[in-house]
Amino acid sequence: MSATIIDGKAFAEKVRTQVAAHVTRLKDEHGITPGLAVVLVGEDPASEVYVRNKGKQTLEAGMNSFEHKLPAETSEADLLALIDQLNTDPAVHGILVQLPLPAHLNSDLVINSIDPAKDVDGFHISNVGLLGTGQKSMVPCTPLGCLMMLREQLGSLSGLNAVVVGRSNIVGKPMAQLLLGDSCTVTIAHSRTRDLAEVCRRADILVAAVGRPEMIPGDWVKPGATVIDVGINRIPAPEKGEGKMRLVGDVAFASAAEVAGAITPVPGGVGPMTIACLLANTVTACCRANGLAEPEGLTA
Ligand SMILES: NC(=O)C1=CN([C@@H]2O[C@H](COP(=O)(O)OP(=O)(O)OC[C@H]3O[C@@H](n4cnc5c(N)ncnc54)[C@H](OP(=O)(O)O)[C@@H]3O)[C@@H](O)[C@H]2O)C=CC1
Ligand SMILES: Nc1nc(=O)c2c([nH]1)NC[C@@H]1CN(c3ccc(C(=O)N[C@@H](CCC(=O)O)C(=O)O)cc3)C=[N+]21
Repeated sequence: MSATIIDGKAFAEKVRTQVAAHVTRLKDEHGITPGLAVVLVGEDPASEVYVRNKGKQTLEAGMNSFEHKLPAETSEADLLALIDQLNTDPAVHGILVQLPLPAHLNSDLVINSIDPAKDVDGFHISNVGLLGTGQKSMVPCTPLGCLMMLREQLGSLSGLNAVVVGRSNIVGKPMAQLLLGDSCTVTIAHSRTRDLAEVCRRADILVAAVGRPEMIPGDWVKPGATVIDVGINRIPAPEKGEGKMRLVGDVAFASAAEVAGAITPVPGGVGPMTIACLLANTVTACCRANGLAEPEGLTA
């Protein structure tokens, strides 16, 4: 193995320490405690773990955490009423509605009903538009975390060939916008891309956000490339015991680490950075809401 392993867990801890320092300052100097509301509709075990981690880390950073767990059969009207209440609650600076939502709910409608200033996921259409036009916005947490790791690893990204595999609204597209903002030459690949292997081999920066366990093998990676593995896939792990599962990314880690210059592991890579950036966005939203200087280095 030759690649540098990018330690997302350690990086996330650093970001959370910075966030906590800003929270202390907001409390001591301004008497304001940033608050994050997380809304979970239905019972998805994976989402529940994630929501619990977020709540725990929010409290550890000194912020208020408001969790709203609604039954799977919640009506759209009831969900919109809750969002309306959170939009007007001055103690709530950030709102996150866990996706995916149950099929009877229109997620575009729900997301677009969040006050854009409190949209710490950066999924509201107005934040998407602001990001796309290079204006100040709330930046989606996962791509923001990836960008922070890339800048830390590479310094300037200017002129590098970046390939993003995946074109979802929550990862692929905003990731591509951020890379373009840092002057990469960006290619977005997806399920219809012809000769994906060839496209990937051109990448100085390869971001995998597909949702297919270990789909990208080492021989698709350009020697020396920086590989960011966003995928979180739970697969059976009979070697750990019957019925046990383990997490793998979208990249075949062992073979990719032979050729890459640097690579993020799964777990311990992008995932922890996503939560750290969510906390950072909540502090940013809180500062903006109160007309205060924003934390430096925690936004794109
Ligand atoms: N670490 C973290 O913090 C986070 C991790 N994730 C993980 O990232 C992964 C992607 O998530 P998300 O963006 O929401 O997923 P989506 O399912 O919304 O999007 C997947 C994308 O991958 C593309 N794709 C699917 N199959 C192939 C293929 N064979 N070849 C090339 N492209 C393909 C799809 O193409 P098409 O559009 O053509 O269908 C689509 O654009 C998942 O594993 C998810 O769990 C997600 C969010 C946060
Ligand atoms: N509105 C919304 N915003 C999101 O940002 C969002 C979402 N919905 N729905 C689901 C996906 C997924 N996601 C993850 C975040 C952190 C880890 C994470 O911390 N992972 C740990 C491992 C955790 C474990 O062991 O299960 C790691 O990679 O090291 C994983 C996945 C955010 N998402």
